[in-house]
Amino acid sequence: TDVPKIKGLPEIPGVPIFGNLIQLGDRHAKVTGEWAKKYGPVFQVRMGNKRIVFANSFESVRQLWLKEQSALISRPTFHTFHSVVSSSQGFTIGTSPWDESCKQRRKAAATALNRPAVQSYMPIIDLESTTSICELWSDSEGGKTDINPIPYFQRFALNTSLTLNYGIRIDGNVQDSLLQEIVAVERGVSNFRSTSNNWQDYVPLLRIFPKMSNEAEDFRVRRDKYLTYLLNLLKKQIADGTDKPCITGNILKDPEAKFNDAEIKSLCLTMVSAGLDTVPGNLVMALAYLGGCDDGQRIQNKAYEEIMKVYPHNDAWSKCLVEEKVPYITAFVKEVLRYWTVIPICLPRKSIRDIKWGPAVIPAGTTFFMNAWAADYDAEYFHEPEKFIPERYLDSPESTGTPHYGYGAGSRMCAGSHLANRELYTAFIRSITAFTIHPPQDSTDLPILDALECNLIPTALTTEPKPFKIRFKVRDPVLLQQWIAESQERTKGL
Ligand code: HEM
Repeated sequence: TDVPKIKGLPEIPGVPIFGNLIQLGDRHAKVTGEWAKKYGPVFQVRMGNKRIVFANSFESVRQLWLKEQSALISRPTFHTFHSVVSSSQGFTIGTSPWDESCKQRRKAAATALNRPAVQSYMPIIDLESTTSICELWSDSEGGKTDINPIPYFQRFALNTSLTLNYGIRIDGNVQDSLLQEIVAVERGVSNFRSTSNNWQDYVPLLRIFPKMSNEAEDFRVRRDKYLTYLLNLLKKQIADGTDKPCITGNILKDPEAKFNDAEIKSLCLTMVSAGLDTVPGNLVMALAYLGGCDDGQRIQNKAYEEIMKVYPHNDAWSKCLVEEKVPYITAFVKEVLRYWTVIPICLPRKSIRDIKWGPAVIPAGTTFFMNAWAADYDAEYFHEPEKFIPERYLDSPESTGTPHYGYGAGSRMCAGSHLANRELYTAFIRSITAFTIHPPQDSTDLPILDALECNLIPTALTTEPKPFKIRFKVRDPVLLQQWIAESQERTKGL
């Protein structure tokens, strides 16, 4: 293995060459969560020739990812993602090992995504949530047609990111070919990034079978095409003086900017891909819960009541852009992020210094995996973790400190969490005030709600909800029409 056996740290017995890969199968979060009951929350496994330290409880993640955050600041590299998929566009920030370039890129992204910056992006969220809800309303045909909400919220997330980054949005409907191409390719690439999907990353001998590498190469070529198209379009707009303010435009126009071409591409890639699966995954599973089970009806009623308490004059639709004043919806967002932990095995880390763990010294250069799903379902920390209870974030001990590990934790925690929180909050306020959400007419369309079982590809990096349908019935068509018209008026210059 890359790192020799770590003395004093429980090790899961495995087999030669593959180590524990076969036992882990396609259910890494579930299997390691089970092992933790027998071996304790932190243990070492062998995945082919890599030794990995897994943390599985809320407290152990806090100890390692937060208390040791300066030691756990780097990311490992993997053959498929780093050598094949990323060979032409560079790595995203989330897949870059820690060095001066990564530090500068993370700093630029963090500045562009900090609280005040995100507040200035609210017009984009206004436009995109209105567009998606409007189309969803029209396609629902007055509540007669059941809807799969996934594409509407993929467009919401993608257009928000594209406008922020390039000042460009996809104008078409949810069938738009560029939208579908980006969604399909980023989804494919995300599978090559997964720590549980690519045995050739761990067992080099498997690289002699070209299938995976060919597929990865195909996605790389398709990705290059739209990234080059978007960047060139922005450059042309800058040359013509028709560009809109955006993150990459600011960098390209700044004579002091310290980024080279590869770094600019890395920033663009990060912005396009980071929110594309994660934001819709959370949004869509929350809607699935609201419409797809009895408890969802209770939560919708409660959420609507709480919104109306704060906004009795029907102005939640516009007020949610400037303030976050409905504590129940803020708590609901946190519970959604915990319950569906859409990156169940968080993005991997690599230590840059030795870390002491009980009697063990885990050497610098070791790869660490956080089982964020298991930590977020840790019964020693969360009361009834398998239940969806937004109230846990209102008035219980769970409401203080780190709420969940949906965004990871520590030095490389999600840099887009403010933006994502605002996207989720706005979309929920608007969906809940616009519609009541119901089960589908055909029970075979009912969503699967379990956080792991709902995933179409169990080995994917990010949860991809299995397709389902629910019914959206408008609460008050006149009011909704008015809100939409006001939003369209506010955002017509965008
Ligand atoms: C609900 C939506 C989102 C979820 C659940 C999510 C989750 C995550 C997670 C788990 C990580 C790894 C953190 C770690 O290693 O501790 C991460 C990293 C990152 N995320 Fe997000 N994310 C979301 C949305 C976004 C958005 C919208 C953006 C920006 C447009 C973004 C930008 C980033 C960046 C730049 C990193 C890499 C940080 C680094 O490696 O230093 N994320 N995200």
